[in-house]
Amino acid sequence: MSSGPLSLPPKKAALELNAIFENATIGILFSHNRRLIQANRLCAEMFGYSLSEFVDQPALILYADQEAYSALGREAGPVLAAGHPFRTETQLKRKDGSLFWCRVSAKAVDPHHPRDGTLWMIEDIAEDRLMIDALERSTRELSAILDTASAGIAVVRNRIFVRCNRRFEEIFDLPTGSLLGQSSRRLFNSEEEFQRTGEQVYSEFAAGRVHRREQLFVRRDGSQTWLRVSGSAFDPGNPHAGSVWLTEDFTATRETEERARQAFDEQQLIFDNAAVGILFARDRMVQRCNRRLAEIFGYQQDELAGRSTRVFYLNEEDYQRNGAAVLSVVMAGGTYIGENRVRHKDGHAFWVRSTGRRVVGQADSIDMTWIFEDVTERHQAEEALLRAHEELEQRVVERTAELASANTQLQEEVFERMQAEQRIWHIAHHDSLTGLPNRTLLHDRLEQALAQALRGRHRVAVMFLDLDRFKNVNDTLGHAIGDELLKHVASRLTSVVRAVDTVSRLGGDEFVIVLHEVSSPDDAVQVAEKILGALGAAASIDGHQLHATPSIGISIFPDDGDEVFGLMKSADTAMYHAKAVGRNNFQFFARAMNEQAEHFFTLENRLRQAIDGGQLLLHYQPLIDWPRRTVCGMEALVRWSDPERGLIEPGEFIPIAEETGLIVPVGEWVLAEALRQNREWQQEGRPLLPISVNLSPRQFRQKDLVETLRRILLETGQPARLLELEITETTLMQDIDETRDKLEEIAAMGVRLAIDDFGTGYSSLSYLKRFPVHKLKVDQGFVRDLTVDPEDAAIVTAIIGLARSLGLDTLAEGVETAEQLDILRGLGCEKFQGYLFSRPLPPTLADGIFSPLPNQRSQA
Ligand SMILES: Nc1nc2c(ncn2[C@@H]2O[C@@H]3COP(=O)(O)O[C@H]4[C@@H](O)[C@H](n5cnc6c(=O)[nH]c(N)nc65)O[C@@H]4COP(=O)(O)O[C@H]3[C@H]2O)c(=O)[nH]1
Repeated sequence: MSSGPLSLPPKKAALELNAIFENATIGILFSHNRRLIQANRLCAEMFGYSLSEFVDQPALILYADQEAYSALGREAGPVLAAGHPFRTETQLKRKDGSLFWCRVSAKAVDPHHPRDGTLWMIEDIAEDRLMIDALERSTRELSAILDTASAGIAVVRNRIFVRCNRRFEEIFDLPTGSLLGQSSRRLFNSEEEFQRTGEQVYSEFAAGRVHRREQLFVRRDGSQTWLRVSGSAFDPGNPHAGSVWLTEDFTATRETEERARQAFDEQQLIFDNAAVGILFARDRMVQRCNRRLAEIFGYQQDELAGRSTRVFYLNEEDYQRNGAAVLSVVMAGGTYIGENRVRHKDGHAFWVRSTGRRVVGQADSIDMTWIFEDVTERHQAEEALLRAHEELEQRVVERTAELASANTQLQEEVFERMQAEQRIWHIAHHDSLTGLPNRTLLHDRLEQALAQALRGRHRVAVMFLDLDRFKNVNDTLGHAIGDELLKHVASRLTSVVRAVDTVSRLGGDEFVIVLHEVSSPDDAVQVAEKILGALGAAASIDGHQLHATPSIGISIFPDDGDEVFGLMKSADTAMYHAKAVGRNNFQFFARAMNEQAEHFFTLENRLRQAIDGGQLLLHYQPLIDWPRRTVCGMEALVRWSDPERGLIEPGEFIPIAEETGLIVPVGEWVLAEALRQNREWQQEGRPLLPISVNLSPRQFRQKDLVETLRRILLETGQPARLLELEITETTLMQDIDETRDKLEEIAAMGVRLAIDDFGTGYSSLSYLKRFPVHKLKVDQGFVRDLTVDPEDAAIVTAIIGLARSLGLDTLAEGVETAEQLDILRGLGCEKFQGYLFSRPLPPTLADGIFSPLPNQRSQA
């Protein structure tokens, strides 16, 4: 500030100016050259100086420090230099060093020469400043409150927003400042709501009350938001003048509450409608329970609250024991789960499954939640199941026992069956009479023996053995004796061979012995001799001394055959040869024998053809009644007129026919032919003569023999009395009872019966007596040697005596000479047959048959 001379106005003006200067309410200061040149008193006092002290001081004293002084200078300098007034509010320093706020306004005295001095107006605004600061602070604080408040705050005047914090705008999703000057209507859902709310609010404000409500407001995007608002008027007397509003968005809270409420409702629903019983108990007192629980125990739902859980127990002991059990679990933090028998209100016991857990709440009490399920049905089912299981177990035990016994039985049956099978096998493979292997087993054994022999390069011997005249034993002494004899033979045979050899019986009196592993035919010779020796001695059976001498045929493997059938056939052939050469001996198979057998076979075949081809014919031999010198009958004798060989005698083919069964058709043909021929002769006027026909053993055994006879008699129209059947003695002695029945039937028809070849067999007198026979034909064997063998004469005498005593005819066969005739006549025989009278003649020589006697008579 400059203290240089001023260009003073006129005096009055100067006085006025001075008066203004001195009385001005603001400090006025003139500075020049950084010094305070002049100031009014107020200005000096403002700074705590007297005017005198103040003037002429460096301007620096007014500033807090050099820096503040320089800063103001830098700020004001250019402004003043530009001739503009400079204004600021700044802090200046009092004499005591304290700073105070001043409003400063400065101007260069001469804008063209700023350095000439500057006029300063200084106003102490310390108090204003304090107030402003307080106001600003308060405003800042309010703003801070508004900015940090979690609630939305707004000031409304005449329902127009004059202020709001950010939160308020955020609640409505509005941009900053967008609400100011806007009507609060935009936040309401409708005009009607806006109006109604306004009325309510203003009436409350007028009553001096704070307005509070919860309401759905509209956000910027149109969505709704639940707000809890509270508002109060600045001046209840003039509510429109302004009011402040606090807004809290409690949509989330409301939703949470809503959810909680819903959850609670749901829980309540569950609680009420649960299929299980739910109970809340405190210190074993029912606090609350659902309907199902009451139902389970038979109570009304409201009956149980406040009652002791003791009501659920059957007795005090259960109550105490269960209580202790539950306590020990839940106090350790566990969940009690149990199934107990409990008491229904009506007193009956039933089963519940209970799950209890402690609710940790009040420390001084035990709060429990319980869930109960009625498991009676399950228990009953389990008990029933248990019972069923026990029953099943029992049944299993019983059944097991049954099965065990059935198993034992089965095993026994299996064992028995095996035994039976073994027995059956044994029966099937053994001869029931002797116990020896039969044909089947023999076959097997022989096959084995051949296989071994082939491997071991040694021989096998097959011995075919037939007992000589065994038939006679059977026929005369009966089957029982015959059987015993066969057993005896079997045991003898077995005793002479090695254990490895096989002795078998084929049937009848046929045995086959297989000698395994023989080194030469000599071995077989030794065995054969042993057999002959063993069977040579008489066997004593049932008081009879019987001889069972064998005829043995032997074949050797591989010499006489390389397989079972061939070897057996060879041995069989050899056996026939042994028989043929005189019995009680053994013969090895020779090729010649085979040829003989083949001849036999061929003969059989040709015989078949002969029957069909009409090659059979009959010759007739007259039977002579010597005392009457007449022909008393004739015997039909079959012949075979073979185109190749000529006439074949029956001795050659009848045995084959007998053996093969061809004798049946042959015999039938003979019968029919003989009767037919006799009828023809009768028709020719020849004398009525009975005709004799031979009946072979096999023919006699034919079941339909009687019917056949009857039929043929009928067919030929011949009376039965003109037929005489010749049956050999041995045939008659087989199956005595059957034979007698048959003979009686035949005799009853009127047919005569003659016993042929009488004396060769073992006829029992007692049987003879019982048979309805008419004639005994003395075998020609006795007649033949009659002249030389006195024994034969004795036999013939005995036969004639026997026949006479039985009232039977006798006829001697084979009478060839007059000498024989004389002797026989001398012995009392009256009827004869033989070449002496006539040979058997063909029917064409009928005269010779019917009239043989004249020639003989002359000889006699
Ligand atoms: N040496 C000798 N022989 C005499 C004499 N007179 C008769 N003959 C023979 O003696 C046999 C008597 O018959 P056979 O004893 O029943 O013995 C018969 C009989 O057993 C059997 N035969 C004959 N024809 C038949 C028949 O049609 N059926 C049956 N089943 N067997 C018959 O054949 C056997 C033999 O018959 P043929 O050869 O016809 O032999 C006959 C006969 O020709 C004689 O003075 N001297």
